[in-house]
Amino acid sequence: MESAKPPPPTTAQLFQVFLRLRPTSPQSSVSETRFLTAVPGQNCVYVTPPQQRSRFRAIERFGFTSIFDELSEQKDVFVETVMPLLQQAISGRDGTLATLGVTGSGKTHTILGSKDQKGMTQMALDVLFSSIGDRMVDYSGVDIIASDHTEAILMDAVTFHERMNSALDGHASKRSSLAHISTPKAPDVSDLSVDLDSKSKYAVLVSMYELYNDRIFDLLDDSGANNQNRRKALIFKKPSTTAAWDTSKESKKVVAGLRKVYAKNLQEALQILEHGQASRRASPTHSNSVSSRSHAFLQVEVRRFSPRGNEKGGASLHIVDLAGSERARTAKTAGERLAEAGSINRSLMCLGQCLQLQTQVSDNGKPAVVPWRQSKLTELLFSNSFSGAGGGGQRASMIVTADAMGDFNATTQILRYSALAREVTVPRASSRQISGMSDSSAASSTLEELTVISTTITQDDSKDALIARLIAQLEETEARWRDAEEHCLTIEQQVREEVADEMEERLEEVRRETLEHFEMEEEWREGYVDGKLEILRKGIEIREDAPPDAAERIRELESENEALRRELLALRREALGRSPSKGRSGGRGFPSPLKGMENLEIY
Ligand SMILES: Nc1ncnc2c1ncn2[C@@H]1O[C@H](COP(=O)(O)OP(=O)(O)OP(=O)(O)O)[C@@H](O)[C@H]1O
Repeated sequence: MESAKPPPPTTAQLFQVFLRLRPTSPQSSVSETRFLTAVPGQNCVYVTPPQQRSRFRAIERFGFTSIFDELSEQKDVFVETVMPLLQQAISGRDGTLATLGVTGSGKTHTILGSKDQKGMTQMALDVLFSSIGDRMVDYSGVDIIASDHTEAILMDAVTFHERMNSALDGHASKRSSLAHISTPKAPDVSDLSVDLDSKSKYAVLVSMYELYNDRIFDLLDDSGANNQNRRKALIFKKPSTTAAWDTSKESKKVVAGLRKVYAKNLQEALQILEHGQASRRASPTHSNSVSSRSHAFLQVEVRRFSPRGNEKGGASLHIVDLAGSERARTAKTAGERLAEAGSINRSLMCLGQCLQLQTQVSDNGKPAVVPWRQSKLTELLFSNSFSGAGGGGQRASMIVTADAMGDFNATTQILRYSALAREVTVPRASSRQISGMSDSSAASSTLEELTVISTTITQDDSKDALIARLIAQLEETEARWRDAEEHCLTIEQQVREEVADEMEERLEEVRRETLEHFEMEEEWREGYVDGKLEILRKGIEIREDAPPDAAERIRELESENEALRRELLALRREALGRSPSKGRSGGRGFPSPLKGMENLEIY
């Protein structure tokens, strides 16, 4: 049986994994009862399946580095998860903070805060700038642009702001919504600071990008400020040059062509953050009114300079707001949103595999190989750690966010792959009370019971243990089956879209061909009509420019005509005079051939 006590971190373990429970609310509730119960002292959480889900009702226990329950404040989370990473970045070692969870579980709330609460990002910037204080490098005395070796486009915050604002000209609503954003004051972090190197000056560069449908886009690119589709995708690669101070054999991979804005103070940094945030893709889904449709990366780069202005080193703190995994059926997404969800779920699945393997040891006793090259997301998150990049790799923290009354299957699955330890137990006592937990007081009273149950089972015979394991496997298989079903649904939708696209393309082709045909015919007709008109025109010309003897000829013909007419009239009279019975032919009953010619007019 696996133990729910988190093992000591191994050298291969990249992420410390924290669990944060968000306060439950009637709007976010998907389940009728609470299925998560945290035991902060033990750093573990119990998962009790709702009654109708399992006849056997196996209880799972997951271990984490630390647990933040519903009552935890933003600052509590910050101090434990971000402060060590910030100190690490100041000291020249990269760090990453990421949030993982089902859609609507509180990832963005944790990372970016809300109207009245700062998130991890704002607090990190606040502590960083207040710690640096007057030790900020004099940007006018240092050629920061020339010294860059990350293939970035560097600019100061004022230039950036002007470019963004001119790009937003004519988009008054977006511009004014940015102008009115004010960062909340709480929580106060003025009591926190990081230690600096007494002989160094510092520069802070902020960049932001998002991974959308497996492509990297710069969130600070002014060409995409009012139209996300205009942004060009960037490449994650090794730079062609390395910094003079970087003595490592392998250079770190960078997002080439990324805009990096150097900020002098907190206000400038927050403005950059707001601009980047406004460019991010988010859409309402059934599960979350403002759901992130991309994985967003904020990079806070701290560069260290000697008092003379020579660069001595640098490292970055990456803050990553991952898009939430979601079930198509629950989120009720379709079309573009469903395709986005497919891409999000695939990348999160790869991340899940990497997280699961980071704590495992292979048969030969060595740490298991982490397949981080499988997706762009894991490559961005892990490549500078596992490829032995400069700075000796990074250390990172993952905050798993969960709603105790959210989607049971999706939440449990995330806990299964992200937890550092796991234990499965089969309760013997009546489980009715356990499933009946509906608020935190009920939950705490049942906790003792759960602990007793767990102890009983651990001491019990191996048959029960086997049953428990099998039940857990069954539930896992069930969950995988449901996921596969979702996956099939996504694929079906994609195929439908591809077929529809192809059909539309074919229709367009036919329409184009028909149009071309019409145009050719039109051209031919025009030519034909032109030809006819030309003939007519010539005819008119002939008439208008008749030769001088033509009039004479006409007169001759007219008099000839007159003579013939007279001759014919005389013949007619003669014929009528000879006929015995006027109107009859020579007694044989045939009508006279001249009958009807009496009134004949000859012209
Ligand atoms: N710890 C918390 N305290 C108070 N409110 C919270 C907390 N966590 C989440 N919420 C609220 O729940 C709602 C959804 O949260 P949020 O947008 O952060 O979810 P998410 O996990 O980022 O979702 P998605 O993946 O769809 O972007 C928001 O209105 C947020 O304010």
